[in-house]
Amino acid sequence: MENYEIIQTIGKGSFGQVSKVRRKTDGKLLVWKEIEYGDMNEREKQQLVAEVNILRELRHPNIVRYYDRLIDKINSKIYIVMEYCEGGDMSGVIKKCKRDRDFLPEEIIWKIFMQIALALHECHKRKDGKILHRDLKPANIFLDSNMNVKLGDFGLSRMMGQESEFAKTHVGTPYYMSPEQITDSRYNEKSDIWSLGCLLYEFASLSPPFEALNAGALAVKIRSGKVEKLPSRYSEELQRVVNWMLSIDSNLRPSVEDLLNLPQVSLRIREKK
Ligand SMILES: CN(C)CCCNS(=O)(=O)c1cccc(Nc2nc(OCC3CCCCC3)c3[nH]cnc3n2)c1
Repeated sequence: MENYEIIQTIGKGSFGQVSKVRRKTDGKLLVWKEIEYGDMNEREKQQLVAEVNILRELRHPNIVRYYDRLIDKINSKIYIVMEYCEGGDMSGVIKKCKRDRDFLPEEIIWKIFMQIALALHECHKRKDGKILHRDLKPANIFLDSNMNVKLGDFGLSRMMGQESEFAKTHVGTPYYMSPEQITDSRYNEKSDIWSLGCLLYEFASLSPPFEALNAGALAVKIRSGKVEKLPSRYSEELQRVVNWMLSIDSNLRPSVEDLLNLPQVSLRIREKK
């Protein structure tokens, strides 16, 4: 820990304190996320080690970069040091748009969508076992200083999956839960696609596709398959892609490759180069 200086605490993640830190060697601004492993059983500890090792391998311009891990045995805490994203997260951007009654331009939405799809592709295409995000939501999408989008908290969300007791500390309504997760809590890469559909819908409508006062009512709406149309300012293509990803039957949903091959996405990927 002596190699870093804590600048400020920026919040409480789903698994612990998140602080902005400065690396003493070069003054680089970073973030560390603190995980308390004191009351974890052997299996959970194994899983945490496995997740952190996955994080270390993920190297992609649209995935929050993992830098280091520090273990504080005395307080049974592990600190995951990651890239600091100056622009904060997309839930902040959406709140601001709502407050200013200002929709995101369609061009921006496609650019953000393309980058998240590229990040997901990096994870789904991995040979030895796909990494499923399991927790795609605006608060997990970060922006760096030049409007690059970074997918955050990869892998660790499996640690916080519904099955482990850590999930109970999970606050908030699972707006982005897919139909298959509700019925038989099966999670596969098509569930990430469902969540990506909810994300795209929310970037355009500034509200999630399914809202309810409690998880039960939410489950009914999610399984109803009824989705409000996007604001008319957005194109038919955008509406079609959202509807495609929000197919109740996960087999009917696009794969990440299908999404990357969409004309609106593939032309922007070529532009990027
Ligand atoms: C939900 N949001 C609206 C909360 C406010 C968002 N603003 S903020 O937190 O102060 C803020 C302002 C500017 C830049 C950054 N950069 C940043 N934040 C991370 O996590 C945020 C944290 C996650 C857990 C819950 C609390 C917030 C990162 N994780 C990896 N790299 C990160 N870079 C954050």
